[in-house]
Amino acid sequence: MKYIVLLGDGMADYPIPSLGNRTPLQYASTPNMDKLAEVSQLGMVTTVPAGFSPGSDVANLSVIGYDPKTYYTGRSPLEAISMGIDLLPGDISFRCNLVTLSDEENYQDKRMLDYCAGEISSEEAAELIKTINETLAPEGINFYPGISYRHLMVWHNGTGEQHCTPPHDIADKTIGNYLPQGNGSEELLNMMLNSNKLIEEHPINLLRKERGKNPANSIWLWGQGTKPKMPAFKDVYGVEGAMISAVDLTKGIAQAVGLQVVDVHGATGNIHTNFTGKAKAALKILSEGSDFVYLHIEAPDEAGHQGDLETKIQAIEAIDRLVLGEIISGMKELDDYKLVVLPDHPTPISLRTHTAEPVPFMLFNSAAIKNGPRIFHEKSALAANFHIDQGPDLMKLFLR
Ligand SMILES: O=C(O)[C@@H](CO)OP(=O)(O)O
Repeated sequence: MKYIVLLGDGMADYPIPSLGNRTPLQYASTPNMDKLAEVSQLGMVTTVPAGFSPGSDVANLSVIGYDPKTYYTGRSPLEAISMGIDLLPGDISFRCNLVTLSDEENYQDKRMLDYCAGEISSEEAAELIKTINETLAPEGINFYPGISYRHLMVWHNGTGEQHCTPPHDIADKTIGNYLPQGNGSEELLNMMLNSNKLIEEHPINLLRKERGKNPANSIWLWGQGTKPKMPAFKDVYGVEGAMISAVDLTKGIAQAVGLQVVDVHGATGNIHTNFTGKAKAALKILSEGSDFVYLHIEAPDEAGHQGDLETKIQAIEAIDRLVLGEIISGMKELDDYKLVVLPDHPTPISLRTHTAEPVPFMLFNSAAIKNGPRIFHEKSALAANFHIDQGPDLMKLFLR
């Protein structure tokens, strides 16, 4: 038996008036999901435990079968693992976004125009992060470049007690009310403010502005924590396997639990990603002997944060056609298999950020066909009247 998790990040949503009160998942053309739904178990699963912020960190941990209540220490330390940064005891790792702020004089009065600085390229970003590291980082603090707008800062023997806000939660809002607060926030705030003065007129940003692109004119620190410790997936669930993803968060979770990370050429973490390449890579891994693949697609979530309905629908349709379609036809040549399709959390277009509500899932077992509802979306999954309250129980059910 082979096991495939197909996770469309942020795929769930609310009914949208311009779609005739249907959700993007309901509206999108998804023949493969719908065909599979006819023979699958549908249900809802709570991936964000009460009291936790509905981040992809918490939600993906749940889906992969690790209870955030036991294992979650913050988002950035998971990304640090994937970036090859070994956190020592006492190190606090922070996510460091490159963002676009508006140009009011006072830092506090500026608005969060773009949490991802126009999806800045990794090459441009690396230069800005290098400048920040060399000019701004005080003794005991290091900045590390990552992919596009996602970077990292490590505060050696620092404190992680601050209350920080993800920048994708405050689209277009004045940042004054969302700056870091609490013990250790002054140091963070100083670096954020000084980064704005330092890189606003950096040649890279001047060129970006000239080309009509959003400048990366500040850092934004959040998602802090210490190195997590998690038991190996094989020891907990008895199978070995791999993660396919474009983003360091899910790759870091995989590494933390001993899953292999498989990089796919052209995997970008947005609508331009190599959907087919990811599906083909999953099939290759399974055909070469692995039993488990977690295939993570970031594109619907990014479209959700950007409030881009058309792209969100496109992403869902690409997942259906280029990923699920490819997997269903490829698996005919392989073993019996189980496949679960789900989002980690909703990223409603109307909110442009995540919510903690339960998400729909569809569980197919080629060796035990079920007769279920005809289509897969939030409403049909809810109507199936099967609810998993503790996210990690889905993995237990899946691998049973
Ligand atoms: O990486 C990030 O900064 C966020 C937003 O893109 O990702 P996610 O919404 O999946 O947490």
